[in-house]
Amino acid sequence: MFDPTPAPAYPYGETPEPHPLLAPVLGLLGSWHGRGRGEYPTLDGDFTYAQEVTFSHDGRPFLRYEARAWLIDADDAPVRPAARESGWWRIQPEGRVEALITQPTGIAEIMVGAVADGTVELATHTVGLTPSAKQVDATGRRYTLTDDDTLTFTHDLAAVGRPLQHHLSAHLRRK
Ligand code: HEM
Repeated sequence: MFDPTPAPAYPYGETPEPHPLLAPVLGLLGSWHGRGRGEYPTLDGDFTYAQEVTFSHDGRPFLRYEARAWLIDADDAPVRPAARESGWWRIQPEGRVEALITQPTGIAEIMVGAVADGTVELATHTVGLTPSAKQVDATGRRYTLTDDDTLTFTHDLAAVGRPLQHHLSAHLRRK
């Protein structure tokens, strides 16, 4: 079913210790897998999806972020690939976060936010769109570590003329 690309081996010897600025996001490091539900008023009904998310580091003060999703049916069987995205979360002093996230649908998001008490909240700073991309005006994301092995995710979307509202919610477990 899902064939995750392995994280590349660290090429300079032993994997380094995480940078001290990563302290508030250490709990995110690793791979996560789970399922979620999505909706949007322009779509015919809601949908269920599975998702794999990986956060890694190379000793510098940013996370490498990679996520892929696929739609599933009522028996959890894969239906077709859905969203993919990858990017970088730059962790700043006092838990501020600057994220750059790109999607193959022609959308490049620059987001700003903060991490506190196991929750990362990100809101749109800028959205870049390729000429054929759907109109996306803003998004909001919240990632919450509810315990060491559980990550919940919500995603709000302002797109195709609609105001910011719920698009996705997911519940992921550490792989
Ligand atoms: C787990 C991640 C996601 C999943 C599973 C997902 C799923 C979907 C699905 C199933 C649709 C209906 C069209 C289709 O069948 O392809 C859709 C539409 C859309 N999604 Fe998502 N999505 C995800 C993430 C995102 C993100 C990160 C953005 C924007 C930054 C986004 C923006 C949109 C837009 C603009 C539409 C089109 C709405 C319309 O034209 O009516 N989605 N999404």
